[in-house]
Amino acid sequence: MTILEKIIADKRKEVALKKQLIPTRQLEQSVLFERETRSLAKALREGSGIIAEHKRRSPSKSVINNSLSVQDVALGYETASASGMSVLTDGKYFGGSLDDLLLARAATTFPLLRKEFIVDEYQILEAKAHGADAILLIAASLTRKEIEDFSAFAKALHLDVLCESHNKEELLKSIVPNVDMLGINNRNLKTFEVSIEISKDLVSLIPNDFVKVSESGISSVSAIKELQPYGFEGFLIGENFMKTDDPGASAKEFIEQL
Ligand SMILES: O=P(O)(O)OC[C@@H](O)[C@@H](O)c1c[nH]c2ccccc12
Repeated sequence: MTILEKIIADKRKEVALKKQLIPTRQLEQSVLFERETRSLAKALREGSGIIAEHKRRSPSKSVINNSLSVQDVALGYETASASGMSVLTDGKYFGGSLDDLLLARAATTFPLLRKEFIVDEYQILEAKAHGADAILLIAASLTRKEIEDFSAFAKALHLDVLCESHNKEELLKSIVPNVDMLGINNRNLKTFEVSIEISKDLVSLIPNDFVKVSESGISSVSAIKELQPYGFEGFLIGENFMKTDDPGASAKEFIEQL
């Protein structure tokens, strides 16, 4: 079993339990359900293109940073002119939570992406109820039908959809009308190997009406400069900022060089 399969198996159990405890109607009654969302795809096209991530730990790196408050990180990223923020909400493998999303929302107004292993529409309602503007779908663990259904469900809630893939087969499966952004994950979620060459190799398969996003393993401004001519307009960066004492200040310094 790969780590991704293990995460997904755990996630299915977690969602089944949560569904019993918090009914969807309770999520729909949340104050944030009424909030007007902001488009992450549009923000990427109009701004710096950086999606800065809050990530305490990961299966590949163990602890990255455990001593910061998510509100401070969120405000720092917004002040740095990141186009949006990715908030990891998985607890078991990434040390995140839906409370992190809620606190990031309370601290900022820029677009927030719920970074989660989505296996059920219920999690999309949770995203909306906790202040997200966009959701992530991971093609490696979804069928084309699920990508179609989940993205249509998200759109109906006015949430943008970033669908990520790591190879040709996953990418072709992700080209569905309700997806706004197609992400290429430079990290193989099965082996953790990272290379930005993956982004360059796959980008030509992405039709023009999708915002192209390169994800993971980006640690220098020169990597961005290398990727931009290939048509990438979004760049998802986590560890490079989170490993420092002040991720917001690191993001600011980075974005000023773009
Ligand atoms: O920390 P990095 O290498 O900059 O990567 C950020 C982000 O791309 C990565 O956390 C990520 C991309 N897709 C994911 C799916 C699940 C969990 C995490 C991820």
